[in-house]
Amino acid sequence: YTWPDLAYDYVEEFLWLELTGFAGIPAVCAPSSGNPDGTTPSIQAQWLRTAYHDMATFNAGVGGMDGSLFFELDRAENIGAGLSNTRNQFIKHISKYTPIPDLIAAGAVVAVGQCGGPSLSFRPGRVLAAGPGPSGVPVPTGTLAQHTAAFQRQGFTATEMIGLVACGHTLGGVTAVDFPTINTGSAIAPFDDTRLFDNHIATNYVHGPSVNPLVNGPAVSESDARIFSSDGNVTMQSFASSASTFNSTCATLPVLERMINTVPTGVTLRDPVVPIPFKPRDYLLSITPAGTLNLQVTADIFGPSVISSNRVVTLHWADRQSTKCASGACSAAFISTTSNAALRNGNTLQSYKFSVTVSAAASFSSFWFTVDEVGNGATVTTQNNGGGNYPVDDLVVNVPAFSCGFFTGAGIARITTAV
Ligand code: HEM
Repeated sequence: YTWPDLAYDYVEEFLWLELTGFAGIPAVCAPSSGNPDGTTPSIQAQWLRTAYHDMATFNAGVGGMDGSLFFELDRAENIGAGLSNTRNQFIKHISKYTPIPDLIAAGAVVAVGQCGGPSLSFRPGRVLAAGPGPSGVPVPTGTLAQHTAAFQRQGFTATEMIGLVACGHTLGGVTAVDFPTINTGSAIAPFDDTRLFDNHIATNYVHGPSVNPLVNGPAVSESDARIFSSDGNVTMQSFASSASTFNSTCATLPVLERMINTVPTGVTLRDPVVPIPFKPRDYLLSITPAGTLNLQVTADIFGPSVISSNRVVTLHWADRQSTKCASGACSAAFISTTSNAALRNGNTLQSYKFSVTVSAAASFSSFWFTVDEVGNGATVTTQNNGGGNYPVDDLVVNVPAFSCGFFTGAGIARITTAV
């Protein structure tokens, strides 16, 4: 990774730093333990089902994760307020770098992780379909032969079908309002006895009692029972006897990762977006009304247990002609620090904000940071973008004092930017 990389930076900040609040929508996988209460929908379950329904119509290189689902919500196979709720949540997060199908895939990653499931990797690069695609999401009244053929069309073997359905149906349940003949009881008939992403979908099934309405319901719609027993229960028994087999099948085999990475021919996914432990963010070089140059940047330190009140982070820079900083005077302390201890996968973030102003004649050519972990000078490391420093382009500079933007009418804005 070399800074700046606008597409990577945006997605990293979206997914790991949670800067747009996406991962905060389903706040917790609540109740985090114990029985589902039968009334509270699970946002995580809705997000995971959304991903499957988008992928499920994939056929010979056409369709897959392309967001076409949101053009297809009026189809009977896509019944349920969960899917339209999800669309309404996701559209607020559309950006140049996070189109709808990437949001659907990221939603599955977030949902599985938040409920205690495996950490799935997220590769961006999906492309939104121009409109609805073919139909073909499996329905509970389908026969085993129909389901096996549908999963084969989606790219999964008969055994992988068992894994994919179990990995999906460990979350959520069947709603009475949409499937009144399957769920004749409370609002939501859960698939297993916890709301977590765990192997209880298998332990309940193998050892009983299974509350799963697609296992113990009207025979015509017992699709889970038909699928789970299709190999003589071998796969479900392996899941029931080992939580780690279940988790690794869902992730590493990887049925869920393959599900979200099933894209139309011609679409190439980018590398997985991994968190960058040290990265500049919110960089802005601008001209002040006084004619001086101001550089603002925030240094993010990310990972488990990174929050520290002792750490000293210092910004250093080289001027444009590289003459004025010879004395080493070109450095500055941060003006504020903020921290967030509640990010995905047990990660934390501490951010250090800098703002320095120099004469236009001196300007900046690059910057870097030193990090003194305990603040006593004993362990100082340098963060310099892999050796080349973080570059500054001072050829075209923004002038915020003479820039403005406002709405002139519904959905119409006038933006004036001075450079
Ligand atoms: C033969 C294949 C499948 C059939 C027939 C099927 C059927 C169903 C049905 C009838 C529901 C209830 C929906 C509602 O009441 O809103 C449901 C929910 C769900 N399905 Fe499937 N499903 C299949 C495969 C999958 C797969 C492969 C996944 C994901 C990997 C998945 C994920 C989910 C999730 C998470 C829910 C719970 C949604 C919620 O609680 O809001 N399903 N499924």
